[in-house]
Amino acid sequence: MQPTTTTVGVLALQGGFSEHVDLVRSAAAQLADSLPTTVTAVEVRTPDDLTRCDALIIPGGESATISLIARRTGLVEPLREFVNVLKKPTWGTCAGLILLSKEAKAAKQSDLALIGGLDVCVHRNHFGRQFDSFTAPLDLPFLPDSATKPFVGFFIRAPIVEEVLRPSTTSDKPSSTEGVTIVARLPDHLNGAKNKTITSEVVVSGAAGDIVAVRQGNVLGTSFHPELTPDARMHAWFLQEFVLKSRA
Ligand SMILES: NC(=O)CC[C@H](N)C(=O)O
Repeated sequence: MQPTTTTVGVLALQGGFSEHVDLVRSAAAQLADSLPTTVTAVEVRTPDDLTRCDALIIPGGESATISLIARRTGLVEPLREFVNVLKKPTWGTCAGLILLSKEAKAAKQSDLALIGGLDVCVHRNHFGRQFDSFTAPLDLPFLPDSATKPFVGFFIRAPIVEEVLRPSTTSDKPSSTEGVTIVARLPDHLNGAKNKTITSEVVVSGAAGDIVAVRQGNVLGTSFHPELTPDARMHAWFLQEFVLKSRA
């Protein structure tokens, strides 16, 4: 039997946490009729807050700043335990993906308190600076209506997954003992990229096919910001595919 309430925490140290809280609430409202439990969304700022959570979202922002505040608030070890020992469902977006990775390039290592959970190496700020932000329609076939309504990914100082350190041996049904499954890659066409410095060598050479979403067991990482659109399909998918399955 499922518990009556499921609490999804959003790490609220810095970055786009309130947008994630809103989207968890709207996804839960959209799914309400089919959900076996009530889903609540809460902001997480202390180890105590974290102990109340059944799942967690680590938002975009600035990974070194989030690391600094997490160190000061004593959250680094509780976060590592939440993800790697308790294996609770956790989703990192952009800076959150960086923090959930095992290795990060283009970063001063001592600045980052990596949590781990995803056996990948990310390249931080792969696409350049804030000015180089862009959107791309992403092929996420597991989302409803994806054929007619592609999910729009917002990329802001975004990382990419440069290397998968432990690939999955089977492509479907990842489990906690499995390796990394690639969930999404960048398409050929990038909206808004044409007239900006994003047409620089780095982006052009690395654009199509770059890995922008991965999953491994209880962990999901996306380099884009699903919380910056009113489209709650990614949040609904996280609730159904990660959070509620772990509670069944
Ligand atoms: N929008 C973002 O989350 C950017 C992440 C940023 N590149 C970092 O290093 O943390």
